[in-house]
Amino acid sequence: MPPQDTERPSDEAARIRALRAELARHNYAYYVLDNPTVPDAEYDRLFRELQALEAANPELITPDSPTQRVGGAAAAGFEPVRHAVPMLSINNGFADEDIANFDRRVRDGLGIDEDAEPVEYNCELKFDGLAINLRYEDGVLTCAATRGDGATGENVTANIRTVRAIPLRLRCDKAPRILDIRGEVLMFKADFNKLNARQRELGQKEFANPRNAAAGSLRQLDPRITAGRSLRFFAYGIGQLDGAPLPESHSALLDWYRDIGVPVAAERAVVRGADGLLGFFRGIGEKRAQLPYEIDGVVYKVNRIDQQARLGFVSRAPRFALAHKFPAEEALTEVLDIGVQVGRTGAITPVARLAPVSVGGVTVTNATLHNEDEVRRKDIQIGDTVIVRRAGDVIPEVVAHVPERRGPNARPFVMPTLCPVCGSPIVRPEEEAVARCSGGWVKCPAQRKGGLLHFVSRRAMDIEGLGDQLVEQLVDRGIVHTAADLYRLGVTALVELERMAEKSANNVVKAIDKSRSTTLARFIYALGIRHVGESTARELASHFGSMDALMAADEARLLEVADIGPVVARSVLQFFADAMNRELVAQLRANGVHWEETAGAARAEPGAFAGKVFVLTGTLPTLTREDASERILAVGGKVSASVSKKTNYVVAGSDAGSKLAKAETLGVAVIDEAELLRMLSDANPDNQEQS
Ligand SMILES: NC(=O)c1ccc[n+]([C@@H]2O[C@H](COP(=O)([O-])OP(=O)(O)OC[C@H]3O[C@@H](n4cnc5c(N)ncnc54)[C@H](O)[C@@H]3O)[C@@H](O)[C@H]2O)c1
Ligand SMILES: [Zn+2]
Repeated sequence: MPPQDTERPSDEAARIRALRAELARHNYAYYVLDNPTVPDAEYDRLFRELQALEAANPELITPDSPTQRVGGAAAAGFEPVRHAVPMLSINNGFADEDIANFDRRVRDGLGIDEDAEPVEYNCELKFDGLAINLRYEDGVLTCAATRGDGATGENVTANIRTVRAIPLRLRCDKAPRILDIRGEVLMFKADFNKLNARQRELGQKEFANPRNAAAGSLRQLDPRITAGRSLRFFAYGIGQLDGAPLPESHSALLDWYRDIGVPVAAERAVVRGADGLLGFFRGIGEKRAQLPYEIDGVVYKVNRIDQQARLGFVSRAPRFALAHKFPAEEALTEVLDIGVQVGRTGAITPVARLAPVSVGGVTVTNATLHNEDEVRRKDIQIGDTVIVRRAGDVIPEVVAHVPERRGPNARPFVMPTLCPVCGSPIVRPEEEAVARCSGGWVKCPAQRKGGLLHFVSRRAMDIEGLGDQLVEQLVDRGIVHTAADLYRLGVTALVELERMAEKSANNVVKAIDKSRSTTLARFIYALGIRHVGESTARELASHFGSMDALMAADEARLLEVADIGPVVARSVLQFFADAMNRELVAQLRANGVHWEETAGAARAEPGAFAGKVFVLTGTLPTLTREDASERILAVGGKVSASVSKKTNYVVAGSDAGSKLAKAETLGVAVIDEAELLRMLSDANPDNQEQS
C-alpha cells in the first residue's frame, strides 16, 4: 500500500522496519534455503515499496537495508570469498516505455543526440539460475564463488568442478594471469523433470522450479551430490581481468569466451536503438517455450565497453544494462471459495475461485487444484493466500499457500456428496485419486457437454465451429442429448441460437456432414471411453479392424492388443456392456457416420502361452515390467500380480523378494529373463513363419 501524505513519519519508519524484516525473511528463504515462500512478483512489490519509502525519507536509509545490497548472505558451511569486483544486480523493466526510457537515459548519459545514430546494444537471455564467478589463473580454474551479497560470496569450487560444461582449463595458449568469468549456473528443463521424478521416487522433497533445483544442487556441502545433478553454465560477464586486453565490446567478449571453451548461449544479437531491443524481446518471447532451459526475460547491455565505462553504476546496478522481464508467471492472491468442476467422464475437479489477479499478463479468477488428495497435500483452504501459477498455455494452478498469511477464518474444502450439476451421488473408488459424478452422460449435462466437446474435437471427429458456447446452448436447450443428435441438426435449429448467423449455421452443418466420413480409430477415440486415448484407439482399430469385432471382444481378446492391459480392457468392456452406448454407436452409423473396415491384425496362435499364468518379480536385466507383460499377453499368456497355485511361471530378476520365496514354497517354476525370451521367441507366430 503506498504511504499516505497524512501519514506521520514515525508510521513510515515503522513500515520501513516491517518491510525490511519481511524482505530479510524472504531473502533467507530464497538465497539460503533455496525455498522461496512468496512469488518473485510479490517480493519485487515489497522491494519497490521499500525503495519508494526510502526515496521519500532518505534519512531513514541504513546500510543494512535490502535495497542497499544485492542478494542474500553466504550460508554457513561454505567459506566466504570476497569478489575482486562486486557482483551487481540489474535494473528491471517490463513495459515497452521502460525500454524506451532506458535507451533515452543511455543516450543522455553518453551525450548522443536523438537524430544521431542509435546506440548499439548486445541482447542476450536472462537465464533463470544463479550467478557465479569463475576465477581462472593462468588459464586454470582456481575458485568459483556464488554472488552472495554482491561483495562476498560462498566458495563452491569443489562443486563447480563437477559441472562438465565448465572447463577446468581454458583453451588458449596465452591465458591471462587472472580472468573472472561471470555467468549463470542453471538446470535444463528435462534434467529438472528427471530430478524431480527421482526425488519423488525416493520420497524426498521436490524442487519448485529449475532455479531452486540449480541453486540447491550447487550449494551442497557434499560435492558428490552436485556431481549427480546435471548442471549447465552460460557466461555473460566479466569481473577482474589481468594480463590481457579487454575486448572492445560485450559481443566480442562473448565471442572470445566461446573461442576459449566457455559456453555462451547461441540466442544473442547485436541491435541498435529501442526498436532493435523490442524486436529481440518479441522474437525470444515466441521461442521461449521451445528453449531447453527457463528464462525470465532478456538482458540488454550497451555493447561498447568504453561507453559502458562512461555510463557507470548506480547503487546496486550498472546504468548500461537493463533486464527486460516477461510478465511474472506466479502471483499471490486470495482463495474466495473452492468449487468443483465436472468433466466429461464425470471426474470432479476442485477449482479455486480467486480474487482476480494478473498472472503472465492475463487476469486469472479460477485455478485448478487437480484433485482432492492434492488439496489435502498442499493444505489449501478457503480464505488462504496462495501462489497461483500460469505458464504458457497451461491451465492456471494453485501451487501452494502462504502459511504466515492464514487467517483464523480459513476453512478446509469439503468434497460435496452430490454432483452440483445433476445431483447424482459423487463416488470415489478406493484405489482412485479422482471422485466422479455417478450420473453418467444420461443424467449429467456437464458430462454430456464434456463428451460432446470431446467428440467434435480436432483429433476425434474434427467438427470445426462447434465450440464451448454452442455445445452449451445445444445441451441446455435440450436440442442435443447425444452425439447422434448432432447428425440430425438442421440450419433452422442452429440459427435460433444466440450469436448464430445463417452463414455460420450453414458452416457448422457442413462441417458436421463432412465428419460423417471418418476412420475407425478416430471414431473409437471420439466415443470417449475412459483410458482410451488416441494411440490406444489406433491400436484397437488396427487390431480388430471393425467396430463389430471390437464390440464383440471379450477380456482375453482385448488383452491380445499390444497396448492394452487389464484396466483398459475392463473399461472397454464396461463401455460396451452399457446398452445406451451400443445404441449410440448404432444411431451414429444409422445417421451416416462411416469408415473403412479391415479384417484386423492376425491373431496370435494359441500356443505354449495359451492360458499360462506368469508373475513378474524383481528387476529384469533388459525388459521393463510393462514390456515383459506386453509380450506375454501378445502371445496369449496371462500376467498376474501375485503368486498362487494357479501360477505357471515366476519370472525373477534381481532383488526379487517375497514372490520368489512364495513360488519356491508352492513349487512353481522359476525362470529368468533369458528363459522367458527363449519361450517368447518360440511362441511368436512371426518367428515360426520365418523358420
Ligand atoms: N521470492 C522471494 O522470496 C525472493 C527473494 C529474494 C529475491 N527474489 C527474486 O530474485 C531476484 C533478485 O534479483 P537479483 O538481484 O538477483 O537481480 P535479478 O534476478 O533481477 O538480475 C540479476 C541477475 O540476473 C542473472 N542473469 C541472468 N542472465 C543474465 C545476463 N545475460 N546478464 C547478466 N545477468 C544475468 C544473474 O544471476 C544476475 O545476478 C528478483 O527477481 C526477486 O524477485 C525473490
Ligand atoms: Zn453430474
